[in-house]
Amino acid sequence: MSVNLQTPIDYLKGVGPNRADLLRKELGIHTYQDLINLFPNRYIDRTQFYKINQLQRNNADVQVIGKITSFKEVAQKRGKRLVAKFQDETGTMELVWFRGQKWIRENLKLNKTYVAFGKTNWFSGKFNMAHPELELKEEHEKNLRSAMQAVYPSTEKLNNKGVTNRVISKIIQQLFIETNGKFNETLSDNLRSELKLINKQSALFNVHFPKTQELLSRAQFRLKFEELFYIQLQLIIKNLIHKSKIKGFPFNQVGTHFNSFFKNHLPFELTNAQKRVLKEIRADLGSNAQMNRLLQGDVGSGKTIVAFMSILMALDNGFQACLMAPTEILSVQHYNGLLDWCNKLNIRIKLLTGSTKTSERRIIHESLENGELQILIGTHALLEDKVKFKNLGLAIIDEQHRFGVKQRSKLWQKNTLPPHVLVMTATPIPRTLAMSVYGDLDISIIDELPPGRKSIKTVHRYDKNRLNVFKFIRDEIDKGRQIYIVYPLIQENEKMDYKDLMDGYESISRDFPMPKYQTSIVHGKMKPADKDFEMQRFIKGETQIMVATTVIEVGVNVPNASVMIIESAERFGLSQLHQLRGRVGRGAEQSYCILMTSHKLSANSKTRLETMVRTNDGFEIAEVDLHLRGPGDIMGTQQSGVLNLKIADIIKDNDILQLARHHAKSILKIDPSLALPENQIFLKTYKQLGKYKNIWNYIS
Ligand SMILES: Nc1ncnc2c1ncn2[C@@H]1O[C@H](COP(=O)(O)OP(=O)(O)OP(=O)(O)O)[C@@H](O)[C@H]1O
Repeated sequence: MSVNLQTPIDYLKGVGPNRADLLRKELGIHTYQDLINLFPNRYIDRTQFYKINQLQRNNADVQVIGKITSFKEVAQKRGKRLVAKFQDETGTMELVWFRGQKWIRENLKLNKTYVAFGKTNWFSGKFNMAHPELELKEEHEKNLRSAMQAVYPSTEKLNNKGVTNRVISKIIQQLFIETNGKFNETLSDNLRSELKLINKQSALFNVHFPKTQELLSRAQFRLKFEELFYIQLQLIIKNLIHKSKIKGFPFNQVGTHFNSFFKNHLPFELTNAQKRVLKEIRADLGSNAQMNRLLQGDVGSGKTIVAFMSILMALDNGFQACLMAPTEILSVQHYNGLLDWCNKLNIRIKLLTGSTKTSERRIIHESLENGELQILIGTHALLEDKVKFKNLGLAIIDEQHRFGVKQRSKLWQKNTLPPHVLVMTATPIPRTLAMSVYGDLDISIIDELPPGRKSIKTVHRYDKNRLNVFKFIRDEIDKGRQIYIVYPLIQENEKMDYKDLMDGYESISRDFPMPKYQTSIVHGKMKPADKDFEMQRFIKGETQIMVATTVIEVGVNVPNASVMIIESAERFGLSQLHQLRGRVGRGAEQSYCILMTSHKLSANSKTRLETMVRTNDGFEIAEVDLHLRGPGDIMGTQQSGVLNLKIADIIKDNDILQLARHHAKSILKIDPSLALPENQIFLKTYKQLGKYKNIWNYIS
């Protein structure tokens, strides 16, 4: 009889109510299934022992055989602790407990031979091991089921509560006994034989009790593949359902606006990447399904014209379009950029932001509802209930990181059918992450910069080089260029940052005096109208220096600006630095980015600055960022559910992810509803989707 894996953990022999509570609370293990899917995060070779005189100060896990010869209680400022002398024939070390002393005293025997296992520390001229795992030597030999012992995540904190790694290992062993090691297969025979994957039973056994390194690797591969495969299957099915269920407006015509723009007004030859992406968008818009596409393009790669030409497709089919940007500055910039083209084509376009006057607002609302207004650009003011379109066919959203999914869906509700949606981002998301998090969106990538761009020269300079930096600024201004100087502005320390910015502004104004030099300043505390005024002065070239906070981070386009100076650069994240640098290098001139720091740098800051100096490639930078910060931080908490991986590692297992995606795709291509007999196994597993947060809760 097979054991139901949904059985509460309390029923497993050796668990008991107290341990069950701890397992539930501390490790989230409620059922047999949760326990079997608690995957080790590393393995230790338990056939190797150290003599005390062989120990090294590298804080690694070791096993030592010896005897406890005495105990003593030490009460010091750092707290009470129990210290045991542990001795072998080569020397003595200490075993230390800060908690659970009573239990230790009652249960450990003096002068018996133990195997002590744990991390060694070098302290006061001696080695010690805090909260070691101790096992009588004869027990150790009996219990040794595998030369490589699994170490389970976060069990350290439970050590002194009686749930050691060994206990976990024992109860998992018990689970194998009670279930006879029989677990349902979750991948089809076809797929397994094609990829030479070991079966589920063997994988589970060998991941917990590896017989050999080779079997462990195969077990890990199979389980990682399975985890990623089901995530991909889930995302691709979501995408397919979306496409079949959610109809979109078909844009079949390539009409006058598009053709006229293409033939008469195109300001430059499109890059191949821009052409390819436009084709992808056109194919989406022409199909019956609603487009849901993410357009990724590095800073300055030319997303705006792609957005505009997509808007023209909507207009040519009798629909309205909107473009929503995260800040007022950006909306204004988009508006100004598109206005020129719209005027040439006789297209009606308006801007709606928080600072649009009521009278103007009324006109916009009216003309939008009666269909006169064809394009609306703006901030999230577009989401207000009063904003009603006659027939919104395409919604473009710039910089999706700043808008929540909920906000986006508000745009949908403004129509009978949802509009086509194009989300643009200049923060390249590493391909791996995009695939696992946005696998349900279609993705287009502009991976080519417009021709003639010189790559930006980036350097790192310390405060003491400031005079040279200022001289350099003067030379650049003399050549007719413009300069950005950016200060950090972080919420927690707003006052200090504000002071830094103002001090910086004053000193710049002193070193670059009027009337020869004109300096603008833009920061988040200014009124939108003032910000816009200052921005416009800089855009028009009336000021040569722009002192600003990160409000200028995204999208600002002033091609004549050729130097970006980032103050306290160590305080910025990598993608933010890259975004800021992307404000220069947008014209034909050689551009520069100078990263200024004054403090001693942490290793992490150093890596960030070195990466910036080394490369201009946004995707490469995004990968480094992913390594430094981890996926959760990059994507925010919203998507972290998807990234709640138990065995695969989104960074290291990129190859397995690609493989999993490839197979999930090809299976669904032939059999989208998983109806074929050989795919029943996937369907059965997939049907439980949605019920659980974690993929392993339904792979059983
Ligand atoms: N194919 C092209 N050839 C020459 N110049 C181009 C081309 N495409 C765009 N540009 C110019 O490159 C600059 C950057 O384009 P755009 O503002 O669209 O970039 P972006 O992708 O929106 O970047 P960001 O996200 O940094 O704002 C603009 O000045 C634009 O006119």
